[in-house]
Amino acid sequence: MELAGGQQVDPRQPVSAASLPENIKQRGQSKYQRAKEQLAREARAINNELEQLQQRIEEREQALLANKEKQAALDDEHKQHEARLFKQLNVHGPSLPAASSDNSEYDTAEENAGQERQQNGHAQSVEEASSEADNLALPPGLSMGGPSMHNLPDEVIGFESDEEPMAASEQQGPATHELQMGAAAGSQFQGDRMLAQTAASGHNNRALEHRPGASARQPSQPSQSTWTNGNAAGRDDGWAQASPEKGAAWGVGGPETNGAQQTSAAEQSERPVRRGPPGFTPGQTFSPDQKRRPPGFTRALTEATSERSRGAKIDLRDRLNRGQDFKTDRGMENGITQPQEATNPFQLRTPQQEVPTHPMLPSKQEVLSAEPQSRGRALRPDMPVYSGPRTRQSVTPDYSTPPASMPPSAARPAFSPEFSLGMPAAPYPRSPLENGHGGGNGRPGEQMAAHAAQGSLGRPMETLRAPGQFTDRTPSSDARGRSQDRRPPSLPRVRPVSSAASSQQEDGGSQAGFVPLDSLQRPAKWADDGEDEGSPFIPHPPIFPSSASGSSSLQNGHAQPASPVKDWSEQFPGLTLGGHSGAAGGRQANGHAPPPPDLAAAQDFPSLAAAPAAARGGTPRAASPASALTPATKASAWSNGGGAAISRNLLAQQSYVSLGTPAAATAPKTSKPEVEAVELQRNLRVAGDDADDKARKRQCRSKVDFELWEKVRGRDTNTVSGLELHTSVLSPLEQVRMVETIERWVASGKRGELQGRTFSAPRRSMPGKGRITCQFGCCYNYAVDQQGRKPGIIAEEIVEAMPPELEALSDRLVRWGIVPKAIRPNSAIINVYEPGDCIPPHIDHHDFVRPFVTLSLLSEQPIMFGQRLIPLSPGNFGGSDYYVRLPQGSCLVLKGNGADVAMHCVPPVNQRRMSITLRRMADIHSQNVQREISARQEKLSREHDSHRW
Ligand SMILES: O=C(O)CCC(=O)C(=O)O
Ligand SMILES: [Fe+2]
Repeated sequence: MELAGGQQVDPRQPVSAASLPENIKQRGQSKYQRAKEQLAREARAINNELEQLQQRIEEREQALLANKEKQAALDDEHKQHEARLFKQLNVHGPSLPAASSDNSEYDTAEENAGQERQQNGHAQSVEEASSEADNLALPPGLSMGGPSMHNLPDEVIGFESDEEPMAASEQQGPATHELQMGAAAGSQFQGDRMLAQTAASGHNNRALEHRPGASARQPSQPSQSTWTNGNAAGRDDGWAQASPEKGAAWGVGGPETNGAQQTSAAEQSERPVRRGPPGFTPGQTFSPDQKRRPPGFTRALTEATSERSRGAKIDLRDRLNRGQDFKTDRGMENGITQPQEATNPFQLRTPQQEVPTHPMLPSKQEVLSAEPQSRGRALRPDMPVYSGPRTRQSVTPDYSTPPASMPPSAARPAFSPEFSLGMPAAPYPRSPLENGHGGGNGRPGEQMAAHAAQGSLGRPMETLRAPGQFTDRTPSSDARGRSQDRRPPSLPRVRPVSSAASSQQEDGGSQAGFVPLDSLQRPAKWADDGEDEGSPFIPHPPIFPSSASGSSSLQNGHAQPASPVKDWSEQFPGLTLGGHSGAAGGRQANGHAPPPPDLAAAQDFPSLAAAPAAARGGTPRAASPASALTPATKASAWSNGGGAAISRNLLAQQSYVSLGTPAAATAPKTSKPEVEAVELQRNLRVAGDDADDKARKRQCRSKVDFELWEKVRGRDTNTVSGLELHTSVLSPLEQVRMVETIERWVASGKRGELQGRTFSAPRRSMPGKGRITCQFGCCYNYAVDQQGRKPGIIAEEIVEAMPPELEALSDRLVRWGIVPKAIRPNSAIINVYEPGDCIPPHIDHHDFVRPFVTLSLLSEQPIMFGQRLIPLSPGNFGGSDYYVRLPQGSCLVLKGNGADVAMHCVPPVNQRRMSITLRRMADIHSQNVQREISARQEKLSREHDSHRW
């Protein structure tokens, strides 16, 4: 071989450098030099980059510290402000009332455990319930030593029925976090916002069904997911930092591990808890370090389960035991504990999971300054990003600052029980209108309600609605690369109400899938439930025909009603007898401010009025003359002085006894009172909010075309068929009023004034556990109780009767054709969810007939449906990615598959929420309850007679 210089070399022999020609040597050297320089440059660049990174880390850490300090300062300021306010009002601050501030009083457990505790003063420990729930975090088929879902007790699974859940449907992979929902978490001005949102929702019809896309979230984009979830609350929301060390204690290594890693009761009680944002309802605490599965666990689990359900032979335990699977992709090796990966997109938004636990995670500041990678624009950091086109003119209220006239803490307490506990009679009128003023008095409640009435408040429509949320196939969902439509292609894609839906656009209701309520076709058996014929008012018996509670304002010597509302006492003897409804109506109609909460509560529940005054701390009321009372009402007079429990119990159930009895018979059939006036009497309507009932009904929009296609016993089935969502069932003002009413009930319950098992509250808050409940009309046993009684209606247990507000609401549902007349609800459960509270997956017990309904108040939250919902960990539910969003003031009707095939659950809410579940007992149970009441009444009657003689 000849080199360039003509030199001959043998290519098989090594060439020495010295023997190379000079020019080649030089070329080689300069090439080497250039490479060396290049490398040096790169090294310098890398160093620079490193330095910059280092610097950014430091900056972030400093920003974090600064934020913390700022937060602390804000907290202080807030507290001072609050203290000033309370001082001004001369009431106790939120931390004072013992019942509310003492967390131990509200230990969390399943509802029944809570109830039992209240009843018996002792109960199964919270920790037991907790560890049971922890065990069930594994789906059926995966044995980790703990019980599988199938053999867990009902109370743990959350089934209300004894039914065996159906075969597992295909599991979904981890869902994306594209969910766009307008809910701001953990604000200092939560109350303001609650009120605003309550008020705002009324007549809006929104997209309510949501099926988030299912592509896996990139672990490397925590800020993106936080951002798009509308919940960048992070550090600025008043939550203290969580301590990360105790997290990730989930046992996945088999029976021993599972058992061993259950945190002991002692440990649990010692856990640091962090309190909510300033002003957060006392009694509500969050434990930051709930046992968590290792990050990635859920995904590994769902993937494995899914593969297995497709027939692959997979040893799930083995798969999950390979800890690597779910450790590596979450940055654990860096010591960064990220929020738990959740199948449920809402999960990331719960307070427990939002707080990054490492300074290297993006702070809220950074999230704020980040460019949202969606087409939409976040109105504020903790509001959702809307990624669709703007279809409506939007109002963009800034919730971050209260209106100038509203002190930050002023509006909130008006809705918190602790506030109403100590609130003097009339600092804040209940509504702008009820006391005869037109609002504008400067009081927050008034102002907000007045705004609400004008429709001037509310989150912009587009933040609540993403395009195509109602349809299974949308451009946006398709673009996400994973079909959301699980129907087989062969199935027809016809929407039953599409034509109605499009026509409805003309009158401003632009929400696909919504139709005016009137246009809904009812099944034939409902057809004769005409509203005229079905008008409930004539034959309606006196509600709470008891005692002097209903003497109301008239007895108090107030002037005659200023409002045009008539005194219906002639038509309704029950009202003059002191019925609850008379009291409520009187309050409004007389144009006076409402009574102080304790008296108001006494008016709500005759048992309270009947209790000895000393026990209530109130003034004794004059009993109605016994001669004027029907047999059913005598009891109230008897018990007025004695306050015997049995009397009180009896009293509250008299509405059962009196159903269809004397008052109904004597009510004149000719002079039908106006629906509106009766609703006002029963405290459902707010004085001044007197729109014609029919007009109101026309504003109600309905969606009935819910679809979720799942395999049920091998067949493609729409497991949510039968669901209906009706919006604007309660007007904004009515929502405000109803929330106040519920607050009053809850306050009474906390004071121990509601009889029997009416009220139950969790004693400590844990994710996935507990919420306050009030039961009326019948006692529903959520779980096997201490006496070993199964879930279902327990006739012998006492609860308060249906209050008139709920009676009136039930009547409205019948009148508007939302429930058939024959199924008019006669029992209710009020659920009060604090942030983080949830209701686990269940199917409502068949002691209640279908349809049954649930009305939503205070915040819009999703309810999850699926044939096979599973609790993955406390407060974390998987098995479906199908949600229906429940706007405030709306009523969800559950029947058909939607009630009986699909399970439902409300994942941990990110804002306070209340719901009213109205159900009709199956006849046999109504009869049992009636019989029980009659028996008690007879007993009382005998006792009374023996006393007299
Ligand atoms: O809070 C809700 O809307 C649902 C309540 C519920 O499912 C129930 O009470 O059975
Ligand atoms: Fe339910």
